[in-house]
Amino acid sequence: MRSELTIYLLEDNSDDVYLFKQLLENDKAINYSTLETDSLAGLNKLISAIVPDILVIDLNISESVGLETLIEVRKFSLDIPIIVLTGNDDEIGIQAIQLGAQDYLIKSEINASTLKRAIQFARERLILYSALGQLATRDKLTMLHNRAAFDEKLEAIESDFLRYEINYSILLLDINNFKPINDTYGHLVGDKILQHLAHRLQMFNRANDFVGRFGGDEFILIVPKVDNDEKLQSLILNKKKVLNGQYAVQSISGQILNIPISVAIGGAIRGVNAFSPKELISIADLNMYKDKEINAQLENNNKFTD
Ligand SMILES: Nc1nc2c(ncn2[C@@H]2O[C@H](COP(=O)(O)OP(=O)(O)OP(=O)(O)O)[C@@H](O)[C@H]2O)c(=O)[nH]1
Repeated sequence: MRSELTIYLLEDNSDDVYLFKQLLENDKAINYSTLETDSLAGLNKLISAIVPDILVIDLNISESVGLETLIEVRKFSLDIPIIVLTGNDDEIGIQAIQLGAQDYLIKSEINASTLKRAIQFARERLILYSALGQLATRDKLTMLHNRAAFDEKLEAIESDFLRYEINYSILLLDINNFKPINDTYGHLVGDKILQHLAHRLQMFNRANDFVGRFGGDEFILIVPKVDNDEKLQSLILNKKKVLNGQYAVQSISGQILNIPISVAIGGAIRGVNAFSPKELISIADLNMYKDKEINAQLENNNKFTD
């Protein structure tokens, strides 16, 4: 027997509604039942009657444009997974996830398989996040592994190193100038930045890497098999590429803020430049602070050249 899945679609373009429904027709495993509406009030009314399994919303409808649409929808649909449809822009999609959507799809790239996969992924993601919140080894704010989980993982990977000589590295990351963000926008905005950064770390992470929150605005990664400095430096550069940039956050008054974030990262390799787990952490920490100094210096120079 096919399972049932109810989708509410917020879309004011009738051609797109038609296409959307076509893509979900005649699935062997799931019977998708889609109800469409072209307004926020209409969507609110549908949800008040029956809560759907998933919401798919076009960010640009006649009464509301861009991320504002998502923010309005989130006001009356907190526990429902949301997929947003965007024009041609990954950046808006990523910002939508930061503002609480579970996934996004670029309209021109939608086909039956990407759509069905996004629906499944968005549902699983919401369930997983609720479940993770219950675990003692998770940091409650970011859902990353916490310090206790880090200690356990380090012990395990160290014992592999001693037995099989498999090198591993750790990276320590710290947000540059995080305190002024808390001071300027408030702690809640600071919390959201920490959550978004954690999310980016998770998204661009290899399956075997360990990602944890070390405390405050510090994060830690354990990366197996990175065994020379060249690999380590290239890893650090890649992490900076995905972590540095604008973070979209909703302020307490509901305004969307775009806050520039950069991180300092320090790494160390067990067996190459660190000869115990303790030394590994302290060298990574030292390198992180060196990186912070370089960042501060660069910022200073930029101020003078601006
Ligand atoms: N919002 C929020 N803030 C936190 C949390 N944990 C720690 N902080 C704040 O994070 C800030 C960390 O600041 P520091 O690491 O001292 O300094 P910084 O401003 O990042 O400056 P540099 O590290 O030198 O770049 C402090 O203001 C803490 O209050 C948290 O869970 N939520």
